[in-house]
Amino acid sequence: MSAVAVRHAAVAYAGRTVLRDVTLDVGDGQVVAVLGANGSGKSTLIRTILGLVPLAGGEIDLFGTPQRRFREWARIGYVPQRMGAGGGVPATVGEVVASGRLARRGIFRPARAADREAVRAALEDVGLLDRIGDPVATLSGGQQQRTLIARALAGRPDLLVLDEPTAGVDAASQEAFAAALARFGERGGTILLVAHELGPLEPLIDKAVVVHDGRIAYEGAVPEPAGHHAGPGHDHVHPHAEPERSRICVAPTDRMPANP
Ligand SMILES: Nc1ncnc2c1ncn2[C@@H]1O[C@H](COP(=O)(O)OP(=O)(O)OP(=O)(O)O)[C@@H](O)[C@H]1O
Repeated sequence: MSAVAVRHAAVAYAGRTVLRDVTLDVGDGQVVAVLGANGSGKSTLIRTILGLVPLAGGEIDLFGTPQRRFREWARIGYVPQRMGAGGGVPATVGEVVASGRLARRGIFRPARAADREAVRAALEDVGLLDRIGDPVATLSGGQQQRTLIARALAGRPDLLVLDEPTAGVDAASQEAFAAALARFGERGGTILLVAHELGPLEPLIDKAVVVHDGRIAYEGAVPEPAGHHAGPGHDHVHPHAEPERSRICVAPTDRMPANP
């Protein structure tokens, strides 16, 4: 069974089409990376899968159920792009991670030993158990990102969806991420992540999908990096001109047709 099956999806913002004819399958237990240049539609694709953006056409199934009838959202953990875990809120690392249990336990039932254990296990997974009582604001950016991954892991999801989890994150945190995701995968978890650069995540990836201008331009093994743009340290924050963009996208459509 597929954790996620997208068929001929189209998405528009205020009448402007940003995704067209997107077909994508994330098999149970697979690790799938969505790659592509800034503005190509990667975040829109995963936000549509999560039901945060409406479909203008096509269909999405989640764990075999049409998205509009899907209710088991606790099976999905989501780490949005660049969301600060601190944000001026004086919460501790443990409290932020415990909030990832709410969908599992219901807001009005006090935390049980199982909830506390899930929080500790998730923090252990990302290497931050020793910071459980510290205010999130005292953590580095990379550690805050790891806290958000731990929050998603604490809900014991079957599918983890991550939008650029390692963007702008220090090397130690990237390694800690990769290790946590590898363990999640070993436990049978499914991962769908958006990335500009895979870095230490690359060995985990079963399938890469390249989005270019709202379409799937490539699907297959992780493509070779194109020039310095795909190398480490290149922070993809600026929009690229069209010719350069197609180089970054590494869309070897001559090797494998997308969605044949
Ligand atoms: N809420 C929104 N309203 C209107 N347009 C949007 C909205 N979100 C994204 N867009 C537009 O849709 C297109 C795809 O954006 P999206 O964020 O999905 O791309 P992306 O590949 O994730 O880019 P990035 O790597 O910069 O996050 C872009 O042209 C963007 O400007």
